[in-house]
Amino acid sequence: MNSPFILINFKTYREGTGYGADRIARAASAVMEDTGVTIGIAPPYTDLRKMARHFSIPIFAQHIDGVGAGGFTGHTPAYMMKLEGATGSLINHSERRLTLADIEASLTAAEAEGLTSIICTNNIRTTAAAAALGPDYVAIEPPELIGSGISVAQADPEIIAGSVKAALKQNNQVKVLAGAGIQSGDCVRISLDLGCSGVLLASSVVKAEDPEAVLLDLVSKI
Ligand SMILES: O=C(CO)COP(=O)(O)O
Repeated sequence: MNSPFILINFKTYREGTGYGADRIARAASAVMEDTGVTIGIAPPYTDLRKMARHFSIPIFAQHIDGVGAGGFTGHTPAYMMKLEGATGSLINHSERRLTLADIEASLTAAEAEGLTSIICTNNIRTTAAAAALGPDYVAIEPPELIGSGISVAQADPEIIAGSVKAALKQNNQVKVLAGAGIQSGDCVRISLDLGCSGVLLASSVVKAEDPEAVLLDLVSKI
């Protein structure tokens, strides 16, 4: 994935499903085309295939399980997400926490399918542990700031800087994303200046009246 990378997680917001998902993906696609900044989306599974068919932007699953084909009722194997058109996956989002063994299994499954992997973490120590597993990205998102409207870049730049340092100490290939409350070009600029390769965000774009305007602001200081 080219840096900087902006990834929009639709979660299960109503604004990010069905027609809403189309609307955000269209905005992401237009801003990526106009500015050259890589903008990916993580839609709900139910919209993933449609998004992958219609938009030439990176498409991420919000979670994958480290199981294969077979008797795994209710699971979302990496191979299925790949078949649906995903190019990558979040793993261990704060709203979809996994055990260490599960994180490793999901990462192995992502690697086997050639999916770009992003392990989400909640503090500097877990960022170091996640980086040691060898994913493509780690994404530091302090849970208390997620969905709060308060930007990690402004409220807690130390956790971003500390995570970048800890991650690179474990693995000098890993890239770091900052997330939680990211909402403006300033947030993106601060994250990049602290050593990140991009940002992971949700509500500021998904719940926006005009997602394209927010995206244009987000890329404005790159
Ligand atoms: O959890 C997040 C992205 O995965 C962050 O969510 P917000 O951007 O809504 O704080």
